[in-house]
Amino acid sequence: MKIGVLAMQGAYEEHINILKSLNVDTVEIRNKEDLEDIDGLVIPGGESTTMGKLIRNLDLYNDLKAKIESGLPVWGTCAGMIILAKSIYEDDTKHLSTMDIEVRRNAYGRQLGSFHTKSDIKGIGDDIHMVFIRAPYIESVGDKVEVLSVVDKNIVAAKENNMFVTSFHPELTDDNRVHKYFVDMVKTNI
Ligand SMILES: NC(=O)CC[C@H](N)C(=O)O
Repeated sequence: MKIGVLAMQGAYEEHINILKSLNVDTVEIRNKEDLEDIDGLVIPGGESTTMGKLIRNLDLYNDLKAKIESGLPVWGTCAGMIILAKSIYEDDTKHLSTMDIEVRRNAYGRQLGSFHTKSDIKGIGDDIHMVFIRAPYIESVGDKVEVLSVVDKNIVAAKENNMFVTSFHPELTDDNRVHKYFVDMVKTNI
């Protein structure tokens, strides 16, 4: 089993380190060839506008979208969630646009928008350490989307078939339960 981590920008090394600690083979995705034999993909946090441009400029857009649409398990954290969303609140920008959610960027404010808390995620556990950094949250979800976590009335984790998203950054904590959950998602899909 091999999990690719989109490695253009943002917090990708932290994901790789946690996946390695779980004995998972990883590959840094920087071009089309890197996508060839992956069983799962992480799209990390960072800055979604920049990441979206890099995906197109490095000619990864079509292959990434096709793989996700044909069932590749994918996990988007923070900016990664924005990259997967079909709709961005009050913004016409479209990135991979595969998951039926509307997200609000910088939803907690730009300057003071970073905080952490502990809350539960359905199917994963209770008291999970959640770090939010200029994070988005999910405004609304389509019929096929399962809401997995709500913090202060805002949706911060969800799943639609092979697509899993979190507003927060589990790779910046010592709690590896969310990574284990995604690894299981990938395993059951092989
Ligand atoms: N930590 C993050 O990934 C922040 C996301 C960033 N605010 C964006 O809109 O792209």
